[in-house]
Amino acid sequence: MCGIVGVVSKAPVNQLIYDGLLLLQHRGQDAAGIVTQQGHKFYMHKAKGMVKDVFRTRNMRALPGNVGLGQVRYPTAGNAYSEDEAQPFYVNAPFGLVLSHNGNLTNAAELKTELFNTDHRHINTESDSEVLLNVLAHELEKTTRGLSLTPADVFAAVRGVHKRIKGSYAVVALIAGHGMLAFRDPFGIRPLCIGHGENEAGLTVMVASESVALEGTLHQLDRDIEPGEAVFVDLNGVVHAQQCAEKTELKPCIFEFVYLARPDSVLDGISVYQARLNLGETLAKRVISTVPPNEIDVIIPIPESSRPSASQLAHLLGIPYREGFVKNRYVGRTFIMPGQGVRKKSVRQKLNAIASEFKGRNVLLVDDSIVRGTTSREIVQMARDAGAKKVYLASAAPPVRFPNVYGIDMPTPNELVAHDRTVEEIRQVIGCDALIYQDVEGMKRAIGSLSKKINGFDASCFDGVYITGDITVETIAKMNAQRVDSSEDGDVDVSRLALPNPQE
Ligand SMILES: O=P(O)(O)OC[C@H]1O[C@H](OP(=O)(O)OP(=O)(O)O)[C@H](O)[C@@H]1O
Ligand SMILES: NC(=O)CC[C@H](N)C(=O)O
Ligand SMILES: [Mg+2]
Repeated sequence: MCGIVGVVSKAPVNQLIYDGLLLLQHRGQDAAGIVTQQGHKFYMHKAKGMVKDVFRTRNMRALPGNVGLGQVRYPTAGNAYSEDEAQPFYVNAPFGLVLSHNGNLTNAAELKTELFNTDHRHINTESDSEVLLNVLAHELEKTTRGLSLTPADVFAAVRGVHKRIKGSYAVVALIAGHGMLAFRDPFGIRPLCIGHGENEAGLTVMVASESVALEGTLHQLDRDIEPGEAVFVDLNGVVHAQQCAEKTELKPCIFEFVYLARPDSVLDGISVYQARLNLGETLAKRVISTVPPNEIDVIIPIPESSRPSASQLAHLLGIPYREGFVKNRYVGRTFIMPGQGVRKKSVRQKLNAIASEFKGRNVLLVDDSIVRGTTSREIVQMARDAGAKKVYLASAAPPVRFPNVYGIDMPTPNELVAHDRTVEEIRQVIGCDALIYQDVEGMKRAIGSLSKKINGFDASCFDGVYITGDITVETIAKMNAQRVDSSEDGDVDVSRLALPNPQE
C-alpha cells in the first residue's frame, strides 16, 4: 500500500498536498514525492524517506501552482532501495503526464515487454507504476486527436487501461494543461475517495487514499470512487465521472481494515475503528473457547493497531485492559519497513514493557495480525522477561498463510510464520503458552456486516482466494522473481504453496 493525494484548487496546493501526505504517512515510509503544475509546467520533488525528511522549505518553495498530486511509497514491486522508483512518475507525451499509484499490477512484466515491442515505449525502472503510466499514456494518445482533450477522451483511455492492466490500482494523475484524473480498479481493492473544501480563493477538489487525509486538511468527504470508475476534475474544478470498467464488484482488501488504514478513516462506508472493535468482539468468542477467562489476569494490546480490538475484547470478557507496552512515537511502523533485519531491531526500539504490568500475572497479549511473527516473538519474550507467569497471544486476524500480490509486502510464502504450519507449530515458534486466532469467516462477517454495498473482500493472504481470478502458484513465483529485493527475505520457495481450488 501507498498513500496518494491529488488536488485541484484555486490557491497554491504545495502545503495542502504535504499535509495530506503527512496524514497518510502510515501507508508508506520509504519515499515521498509531490508534483505541482503551474501553466503547462510540472514541478516535482521526490526522494527516499519520510515526508518530513524529504521536503525542506526550499523544496516546498519550488512547488508552485494550484494543481498537484503526491505519494508516500511502501514498495511492493521493483526495487525498494532505488530512489528512481519513488513516485510520482512522469512522461512527456501526450500532453505531459504525471502519475501516482497505490497497488500492484500482476501483469507488469508482460506489459513491459508489450509496451516495448508494440507501443515502442521504454520503461526505465523496475516499477509497475511506471508501466501503468505508460499504458495510460499510450491509451490517451490513441483516443485524442490534436491538442484538445475532452472528459470523454479521458474516459475512453481509462477503459483501454482497464482492459490491459491486471491487479490492484488506485491512481491519481495530472494531464498537463487539462486537469486531474483519478481511477480505481474494477474490484476497488485499494481505497480512493473524493471530497471538497473551500478557501478564500474558492473551491478545492481533493482525492485521497483515506478519508483522514480529507478530514485532517479540513475537506469534506463526498464519496468513495467506485470500483472501475474514473473521475476527471478539470482546471476549473468541475468534476466529471464515469464508470469505465465492463464488470465491477466491490471487494476491497480486508487487510486495510485489519491493519493498513488509520482507525479514524472511513473506507467504502466502513469505519475502520468500528471494524476493529467488531474483530475484538468475534475474537472474544474464540478466546473463551481456548483459555478460561478466569485464567487471564490482564489484557494488553501490542500497540498501535491492535488497540481497538483489544479494548473491545477486554470489555466483553470483563478483564482489565492495561497498557503494558509503551511505544516510542518516533519509530515508524515496523511491518512496512523493508528488510527483516531492520524490522526485528525496530520492534525492540519501538516497544518497551512496563514490568509492573506483567510481574506474576497471566497476560493475554492482543495483536491485530501476525505476519512474519517478528513482533510476536519479541513481544512474548519481553513479557516473560518482565516477569509474566503465563503469556497468551490472540490475533484479531486469522493466520496469514498466503502471499499477497495486490500491494501488501508479503510476497514470499516462506517468510510467513503461518505458512505450512499448524497453529500449534506457530505457537511453538512464537513461544507463547496459548495462541488464539480469529477465523476467516468470523473476520469477514465482523467487517462485512458494516456495509451493504460490499460484495465480499480480497482476503487472499488469509484464504488463498485471489479475486482477480488470474493468480496461480506460477504467477506468484514469477512476480517474486521480478522483485529486485526479494532475496532479502530468503530464497523464494513456492514448492509447498497450494492454493484452494476456486471451484470448491
Ligand atoms: O508479524 P509481524 O511480521 O511482526 O507483523 C505484524 C505486526 O506488524 C504490525 O505492526 P506495526 O509496527 O507495523 O504497526 P502498528 O504500530 O500500527 O501496530 C502489526 O500491527 C503487527 O503488530
Ligand atoms: N504499496 C504500493 O501501493 C506500491 C505501489 C507500487 N507497486 C510500488 O511498488 O511502488
Ligand atoms: Mg502492530
